[in-house]
Amino acid sequence: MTPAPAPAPDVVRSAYAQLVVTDLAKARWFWADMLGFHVQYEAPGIICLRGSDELTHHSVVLREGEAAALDHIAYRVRTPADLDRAERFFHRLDRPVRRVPRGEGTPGVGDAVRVVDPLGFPVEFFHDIDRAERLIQRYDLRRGAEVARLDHFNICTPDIPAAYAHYRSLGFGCSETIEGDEHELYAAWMYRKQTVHDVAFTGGAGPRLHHLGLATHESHHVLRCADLFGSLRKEHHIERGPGRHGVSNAFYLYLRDPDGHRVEIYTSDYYTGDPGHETYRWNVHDDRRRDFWGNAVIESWYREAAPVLDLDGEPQPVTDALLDESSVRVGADGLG
Ligand SMILES: O=S(=O)(O)c1ccc(O)c(O)c1
Ligand SMILES: [Ca+2]
Ligand SMILES: [Fe+2]
Repeated sequence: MTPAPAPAPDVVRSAYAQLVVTDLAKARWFWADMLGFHVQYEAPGIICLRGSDELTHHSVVLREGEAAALDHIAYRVRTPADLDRAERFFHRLDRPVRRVPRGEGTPGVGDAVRVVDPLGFPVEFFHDIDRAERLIQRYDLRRGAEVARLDHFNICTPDIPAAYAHYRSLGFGCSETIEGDEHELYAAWMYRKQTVHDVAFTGGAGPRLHHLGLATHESHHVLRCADLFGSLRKEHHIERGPGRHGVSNAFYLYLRDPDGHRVEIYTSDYYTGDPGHETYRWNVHDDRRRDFWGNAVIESWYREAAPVLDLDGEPQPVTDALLDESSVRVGADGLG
């Protein structure tokens, strides 16, 4: 008899990602000087970064290590009691679960629960995090792409329906999907905060981190970011875009950091907070789904992603994808 699922923790939003980078100084140039993150905390081997709108300690943590990887993604939960719910929820799923007391985990974060979720991802749930000085109207401190906040995680996973089911069991809504003619699920965008997504799934070998979505206030910040990299002869960091997404309607630019970590500069998606918000479904043969103007999605965007670590810092093995969107012949991006 399968035990009933335990009540899910009340997730507020995607809150931070901790990345392993191989050269902290080079990463600092990319993430702080070029993207415009504010350095909230810095110590040997670790930097905590936040965007101009963010009132908590950080949304991106870079720690120096041997090989580029995702250390963990983190969701903020509504109350301290939700930490116990997270612990029970994932114990019930027979997944690895670890309590991380304040001071033993990421700087600035209170007591936390770290798990390896059913998709193989290292995920932290936390409630307490140090407050930080309000920089929302410190225009004098803004620079580079002027990133405002972390918006979402995009993860590569071989079984999109399983990812959808897992995040539905955590109470996430689904704003948009990409589906085949028989409604087979190629990709999905899911949310707890009232925008298009906190997490999205890209079909592919996984568990791997596809990208971090970073919101700016205006599309001109996205364009300025591309111009800044061009001006410094660093245009090789630009991977895809600028362009307008079909899914989410956001204006976007994808970059790769010095270790190959992918980030998306992202602006102007839409509200999803009303009860009964309906999922918008794209057909995988619609070449406007990923770029509204029909521009091709380059091969590396589908193929490349970062490895993820387990709770002991060891790389997780990956499983190949069940479906391969890039092999579906569509108009502009008829890859494969
Ligand atoms: O390329 S897609 O339009 O599918 C897309 C939509 C929203 C995102 O955040 C993204 O990374 C990719
Ligand atoms: Ca605007
Ligand atoms: Fe994204």
